[in-house]
Amino acid sequence: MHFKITQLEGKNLDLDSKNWELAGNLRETKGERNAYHGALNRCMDGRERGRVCYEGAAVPTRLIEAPTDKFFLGVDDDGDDDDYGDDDDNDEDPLDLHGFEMPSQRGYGVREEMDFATECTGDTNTRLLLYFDYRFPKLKHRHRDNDNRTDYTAIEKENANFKAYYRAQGIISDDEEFQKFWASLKETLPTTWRFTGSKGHAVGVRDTLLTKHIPALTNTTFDGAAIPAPTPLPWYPDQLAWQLTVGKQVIRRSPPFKQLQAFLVSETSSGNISRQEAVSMIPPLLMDVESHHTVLDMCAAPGSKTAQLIEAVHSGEEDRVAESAKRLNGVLARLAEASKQLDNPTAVDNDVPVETGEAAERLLGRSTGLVIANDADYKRSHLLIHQTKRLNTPNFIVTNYDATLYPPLRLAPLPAVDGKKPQQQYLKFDRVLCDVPCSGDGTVRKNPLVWRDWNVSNGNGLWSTQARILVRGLQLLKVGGRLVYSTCSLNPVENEAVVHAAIERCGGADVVEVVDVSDRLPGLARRDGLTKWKVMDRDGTWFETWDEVRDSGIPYTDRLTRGMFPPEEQEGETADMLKRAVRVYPHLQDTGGFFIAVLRKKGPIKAAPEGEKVQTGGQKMKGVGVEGTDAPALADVDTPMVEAVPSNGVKRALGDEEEADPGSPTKRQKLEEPSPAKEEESDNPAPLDIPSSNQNAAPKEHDDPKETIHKKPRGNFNEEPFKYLQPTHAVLAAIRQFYDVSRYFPQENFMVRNAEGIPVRTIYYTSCLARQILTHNEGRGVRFVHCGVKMFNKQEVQDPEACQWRIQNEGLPIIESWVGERRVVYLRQKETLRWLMKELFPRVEDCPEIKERMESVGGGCCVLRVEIEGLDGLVLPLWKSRYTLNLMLPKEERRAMLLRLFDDTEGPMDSTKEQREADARARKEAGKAAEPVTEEKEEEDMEAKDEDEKEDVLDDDDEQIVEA
Ligand SMILES: C[S@@+](CC[C@H](N)C(=O)[O-])C[C@H]1O[C@@H](n2cnc3c(N)ncnc32)[C@H](O)[C@@H]1O
Repeated sequence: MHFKITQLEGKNLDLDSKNWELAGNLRETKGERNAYHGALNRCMDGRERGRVCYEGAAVPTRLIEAPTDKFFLGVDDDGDDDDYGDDDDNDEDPLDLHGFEMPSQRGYGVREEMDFATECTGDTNTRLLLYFDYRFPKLKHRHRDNDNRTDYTAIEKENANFKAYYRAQGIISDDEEFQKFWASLKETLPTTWRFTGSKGHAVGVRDTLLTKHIPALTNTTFDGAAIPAPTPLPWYPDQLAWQLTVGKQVIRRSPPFKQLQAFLVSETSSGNISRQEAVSMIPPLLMDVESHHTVLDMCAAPGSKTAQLIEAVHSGEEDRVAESAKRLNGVLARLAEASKQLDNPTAVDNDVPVETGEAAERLLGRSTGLVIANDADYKRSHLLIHQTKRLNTPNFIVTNYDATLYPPLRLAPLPAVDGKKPQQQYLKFDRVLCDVPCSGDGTVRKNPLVWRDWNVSNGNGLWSTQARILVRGLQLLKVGGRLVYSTCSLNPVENEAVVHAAIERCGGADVVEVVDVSDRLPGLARRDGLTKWKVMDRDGTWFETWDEVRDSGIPYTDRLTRGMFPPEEQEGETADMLKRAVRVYPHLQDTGGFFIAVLRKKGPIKAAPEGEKVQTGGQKMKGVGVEGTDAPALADVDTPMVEAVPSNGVKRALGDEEEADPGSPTKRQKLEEPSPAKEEESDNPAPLDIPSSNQNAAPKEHDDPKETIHKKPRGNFNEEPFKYLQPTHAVLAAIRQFYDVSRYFPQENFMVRNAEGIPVRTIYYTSCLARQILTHNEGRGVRFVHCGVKMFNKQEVQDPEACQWRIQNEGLPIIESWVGERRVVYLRQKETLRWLMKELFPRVEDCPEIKERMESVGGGCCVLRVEIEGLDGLVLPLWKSRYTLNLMLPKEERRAMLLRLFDDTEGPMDSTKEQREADARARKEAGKAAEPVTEEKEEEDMEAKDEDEKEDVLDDDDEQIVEA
């Protein structure tokens, strides 16, 4: 994706994509795979004119002019589900955006140019949003200015095949209930959201809803009818997930609902609230993630479940860290005291040893676990960064692989024993989430396109990928670990059939079991998994068993395969286990449809090899044959696998620790070619067959181990390397010294993103395990997309005593407890906080409460600790220039806090801007005439520098906002 503004205010510019950031609201467009609808935004200054030039593979649909930051959410009314309560178009609504169509050229390698103008004047918060549809040339949005868009309301909510399919499948056997189920698919889906972030933070924001909005919304009427207030989802812990059933008409006209909406919009844009379908919140809750767990989210984008997994890894961390900080800072205080009184060595004896690695993290109370979020689509993998940005987690890595071929990731080798070579260790996961690509027919309530486009091939065609992803997930899981398989499809072929096939392939119920979760999430209405279903070919023919397919002799082309069928009679145990899966239907509690199966790995997997097996009607079909053959199994052992090329012509999929070339995410041994050996087995049905994508491949007699399938990864891969800094690095030493960072804080986890390993602008912080993985896989071409929290940013600074590296807002929660008192400022009055939030550059003298402290603290970055009842634990980065202060927060966050804490709907202001600009102009003028240096001039120069520093801070702050 490459956007350029080539002209601004008539001046030619060449601002590259750095000035544009994907807005945080990118999400999948309904029902269409590999598609999302999103926005780029950039802060604009007042009225601006220009020409935007678009180059890239995405398809811009229109340019939007948005008058205020409110539009940061970047939503419109044209069928998307991003806004809070959508039932119609309305110009007054702040979420309504005006836009117009870009020229209609579509496809790849597109280059478009068009003029734009922002409409409002004098508003520094104006954003220009450029909407685009990605990889979705078919999607057109309904808009009042253009009838060339899909009118979602015009899509008829009927599809005879869709209905007939599910009626025949008997997913709901009772006729009356089926009618209810079917009717519910046509109803508007309630708006649901989750309070996100650390528990303390999420609870704080939730309490604003509970104490401020809910009382005002209770017993509200509209046109004489009672309007329901939002309600918490009964099964979601701690009232952190809510639903709202009220439409926009009402929201618009009812003042308390309007206020609720402003709250939701503001907290969403600052990342404290995440819009998420209720049913999509279930899988992470059933994973039982703990703070030391390694978690793999195999198909993660756009990342709503990833965010939940990260929250789970950090659960309890705030309390643990607070406890440790109290203890360890107490130790340091005693040591300092003891060193003053050399005749009292007892405090030194009580010293806690400084630890390194995970021991250091544990000492500090930090979580040692890790979430790796993966997506096969490179661009979508970047959505994961944005979705999780506000969680500021160092325990997080994003990768970009086809999950069916997820590579083994190296850990530090075990030390050499008895002169033997060190033994290579590979990462295994305590928890795996396979939220696989699916037909998505359970999302029909929010995605009307399902009514139009549903067909049986959608589900059948995905079975193979789904089964492969699940098998790979099970291989990567530790013995004793838990894996959740989920889809937003109602189709047993994509659900129970995949689970059944994967379990069989991995060795059956003795090795992998479906966990009974019927006692979990009380309050969640659900149905059991199915044990019987049928399979329909794309021509509409139903088959009850695989034998029927084989016997029919019809040349099926729809890739029906053995694994799609239900367990046979002799597989009673597996069938019983399938009942333990969870099916959520829309009519049960007014949600979307969802399927979840929780699996536990009981023993090492010897996964059956994939291969080709059966012929019907003269046409080859794919399958796997292992029973009764000497086909090699895929070992699932904790030691590295020895490469075993089978002798019977069947090649195998990647084993757990098989060292594929990780730089080629889809490179693999060829599995598809049938071999004579396999064909002989055709009368001896295998427990599972996973068809290949290459059904009609010509048979080959011999394996060629070098043969690989080179599927192009989706999207180019272009990431800077991750280089860790030595703890002794001069920059780190200076930072430690300036902030008096506790000796207990890990020193070896600071990282930069350039090949030279030089701290140029940003220093990141990662967890120990993340460091271990990044360093031990360096040079292997592993497709790491993201890791690390911005901890320090380089900053122009005039005070020679000040550190050039300021603590970033993102990193502050990680380091704040370990910053020495000399850089800490305490704030106890609400008015001081309000003023610091309201004014972008308040003068020190206008903050009487902290004036004295600020004057003594010296220039540069400080840690502002808020000690106000109800806001305990709030810690903010504060920049001290010569005369002014600057709370270094993204504007969105300021705005949300001003609204939440002070009912301020106006947002922050920059009352010094005009003066600064005038001063800058005057300085420029003055600079033309060479003046003798006087004391007065020196003072002026200092002020000018102060202004430059301020601009620098502002620029950076804006950058943060854009990134937010
Ligand atoms: C249902 S969505 C995942 C939604 C996500 N778990 C969430 O909660 O936000 C499926 C994702 O799988 C990705 N995907 C499709 N095929 C894949 C594959 N073979 N390996 C990994 N990811 C894949 C798609 O790009 C898509 O982002």
